[in-house]
Amino acid sequence: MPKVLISDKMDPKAAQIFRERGVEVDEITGKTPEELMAIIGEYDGLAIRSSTKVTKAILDHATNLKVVGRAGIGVDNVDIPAASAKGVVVMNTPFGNSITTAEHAIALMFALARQLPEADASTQAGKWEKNRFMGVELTSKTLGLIGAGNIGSIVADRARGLKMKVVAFDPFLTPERAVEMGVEKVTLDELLARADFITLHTPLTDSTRNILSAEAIAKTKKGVRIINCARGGLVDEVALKAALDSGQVGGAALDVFVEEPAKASPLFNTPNFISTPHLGASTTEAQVNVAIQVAEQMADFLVSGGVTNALNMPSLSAEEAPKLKPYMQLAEKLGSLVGQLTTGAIPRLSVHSEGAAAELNQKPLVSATLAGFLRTQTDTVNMVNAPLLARDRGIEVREVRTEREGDYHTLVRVSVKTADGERSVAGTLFGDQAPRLVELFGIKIEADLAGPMLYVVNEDAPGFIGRLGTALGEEGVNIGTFHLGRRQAGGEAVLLLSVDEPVSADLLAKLKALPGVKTAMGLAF
Ligand SMILES: NC(=O)c1ccc[n+]([C@@H]2O[C@H](COP(=O)([O-])OP(=O)(O)OC[C@H]3O[C@@H](n4cnc5c(N)ncnc54)[C@H](O)[C@@H]3O)[C@@H](O)[C@H]2O)c1
Ligand SMILES: O=C(O)[C@H](O)COP(=O)(O)O
Repeated sequence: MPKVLISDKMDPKAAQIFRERGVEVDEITGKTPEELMAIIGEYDGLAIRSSTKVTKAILDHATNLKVVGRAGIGVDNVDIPAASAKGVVVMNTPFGNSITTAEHAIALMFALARQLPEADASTQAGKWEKNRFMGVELTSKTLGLIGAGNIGSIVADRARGLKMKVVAFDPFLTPERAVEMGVEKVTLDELLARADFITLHTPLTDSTRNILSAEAIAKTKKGVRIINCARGGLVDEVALKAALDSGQVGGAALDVFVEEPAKASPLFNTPNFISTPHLGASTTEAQVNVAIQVAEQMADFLVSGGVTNALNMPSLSAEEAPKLKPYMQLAEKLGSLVGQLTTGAIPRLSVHSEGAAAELNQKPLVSATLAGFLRTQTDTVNMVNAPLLARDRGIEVREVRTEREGDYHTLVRVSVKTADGERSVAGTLFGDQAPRLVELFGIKIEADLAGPMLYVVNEDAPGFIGRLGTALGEEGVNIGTFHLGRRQAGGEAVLLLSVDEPVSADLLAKLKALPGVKTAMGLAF
């Protein structure tokens, strides 16, 4: 039974779903990195929010880990390259808390417009400072949206409902989508010059870090109000403090900080500054949503191989998974066969699907082929890291589909470009389930690729099979299955035999010495 650790506070629905889906679950929150390292080896899955930092050091101790599930959106607390290199799938729940976070941004915008926290503190201190708190209306004001993705677009929708004009800076926003959202797509400088309020909704990347820098803030309208419910580091906190002090910025609300938990900050106690402790996603509704989603996604993956919302692997629905599974086994076996029969670097590998195979999601098939191919070079490869390893090895990967059926109703062909030219193997599924090789380097041959096997290329001549059988018999090697193919009578012939034990180097040397033998190799599947 797979075992999952929930290491951050999560709605109890997550644990309930894991149990219902046959996944054992422990909820242990608040561990130090060292404590987590000591226990992580027991788990197949790790469910987190933003507190647990899934570093390379943690992953190095995670000997059984197959999946990290983020109940939320941001995965900057997960070392994704390190997870991919280890073959660990990383998934998030990209939509479960978007509305809630957008609402928090709107709430902070209102709080800034009317100085609600300061007015509240003053009133409860018995001061009744009615004349001190003069606010501004939102109606007709311009909201500058930096990042117009899931959350940004919900914020835009709510702001338009408040009769604000919305201008958006997002290099990936298409003009059509901007029209659909009812926003004006602008440059960053235009946004800075025009916005009365600026709200940030991008991930933290090299291009967004300090997007509101001292220089950018200097270009804003005097008295602009800034809201950040996305990620600490988008706004330069030192520059923001100076701009609040000078009055260039009329108010700022941060839900997120460069360093979290933010226990001390030069911004604290600055007039017109509001902060919340990373509460963007903290509503009952959002937490139930993300807990259910992450547990279902992780259970799908651990129980049936379905992949949803993975950041380092192609998606594969739980419904698709059973249909694709035999194809992935076929693709992996064909990749492995080519890998075992090819020496030296290859610049290109192609996966060509024909007939029924062409109708399937090709990404998992390609990943499985690459995993099979590369396993002959490294035993740490799996479907998650195979495309990365292939890229690192300079292998160009091609994917071809032909929906028309050929000799078989479904066929997967794996070809590699080698120094000697293009070489390919092809296989089909018998009864839609059983992988079967049907062609090897241009020779028709039908074989199961399973267990230890012997591969022999010889000149087709009478008496050869008898000699080969005798040589194997003399060494006590039992033949399970025997498959034969040839280019033409008297031409090159191929033998694939399944054997009960791997063929020894001595026996291979003897076989190579038999008259007519061109190649003899042991294979393993
Ligand atoms: N405070 C919280 O609790 C909380 C909750 C949920 C999400 N978040 C954070 O909010 C952010 C946005 O989430 P989302 O779901 O909308 O993400 P999203 O991926 O749907 O949208 C991000 C948008 O940013 C845009 N973008 C990327 N680089 C940009 C750049 N250089 N300049 C301008 N735009 C750029 C992208 O094109 C995209 O449209 C994420 O950082 C997420 O982690 C915070
Ligand atoms: O990216 C997110 O989903 C938010 O930052 C929420 O973080 P949390 O799960 O720690 O509240």
